[in-house]
Amino acid sequence: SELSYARYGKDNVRLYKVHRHEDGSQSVVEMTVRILLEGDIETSYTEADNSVVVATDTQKQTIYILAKQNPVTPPELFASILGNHFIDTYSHIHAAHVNIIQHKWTRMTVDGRPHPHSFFRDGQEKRLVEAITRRGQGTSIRSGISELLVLKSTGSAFYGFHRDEYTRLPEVWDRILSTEVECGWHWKNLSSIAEVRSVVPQFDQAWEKSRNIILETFAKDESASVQNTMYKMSDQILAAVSLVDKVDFALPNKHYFEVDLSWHKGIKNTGRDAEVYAPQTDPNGLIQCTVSRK
Ligand SMILES: O=c1[nH]c(=O)c2nn[nH]c2[nH]1
Repeated sequence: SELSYARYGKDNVRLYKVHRHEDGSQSVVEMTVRILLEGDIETSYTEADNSVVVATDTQKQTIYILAKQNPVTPPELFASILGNHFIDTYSHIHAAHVNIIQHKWTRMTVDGRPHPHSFFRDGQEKRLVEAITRRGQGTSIRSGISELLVLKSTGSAFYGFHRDEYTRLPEVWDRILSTEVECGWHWKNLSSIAEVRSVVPQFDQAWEKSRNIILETFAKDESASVQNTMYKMSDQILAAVSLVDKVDFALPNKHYFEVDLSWHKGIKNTGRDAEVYAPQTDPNGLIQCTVSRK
């Protein structure tokens, strides 16, 4: 036998950091971090040679130390700081894969004003970062959004699709559209931590612009299909963020089925008369794309 793939580290490292501001208000960040390392680590698998193992606990301790010593936002910066630390500290480690999931803590509005230190979890939406730092090659970053659940009650159609003897789905000109957005935008390779730092102002801007483009396009587009709407989102994100070279989407089509009630006293609840629907947990459509800059 031979080892064809080896990557190890600590997953699900939960991290919270508070910032205490001059004016007495406080800000909080909560994230879940995954580190996976690659390098000259084969002998730890093949020969029980633990001398090459930077223990996963060491990796966890390192996350907390670097979180104390450095900013943890934007998450793209913190992921790059972590990745570069492992490359710079351990000569036998050649690549560090750092994934960060940032959770939502939205500041409460109390008595009409932002509360100085109280927050709530307004949804399961996550902000994502996947950063790969390779020795001598800089850092490749995919930023993203996941679990952003959206629904529109009209403004979506699906007709003109291929029909044959296997096709039962009726064409529809007015349907509910719901999906849980998983989207990523890939930054051009950043050659050093210095270049990452020079891009720092653009990470939050890109997240804000991408999120707004997704929500506004979802709402405004007279959608002919999930495929076409997600392409329009991707095209706009590429136009809005110059340092991004490709955008990917994976959108489940979360179906809502009409409930035919005509058996009960002839109730009309289909087509234009449909008001009561049965939301479907599964199966769901799944539409994926990657759109690249020409
Ligand atoms: O937007 C849609 N795209 C599809 O590919 C599809 N297939 N069934 N319904 C669908 N809706």
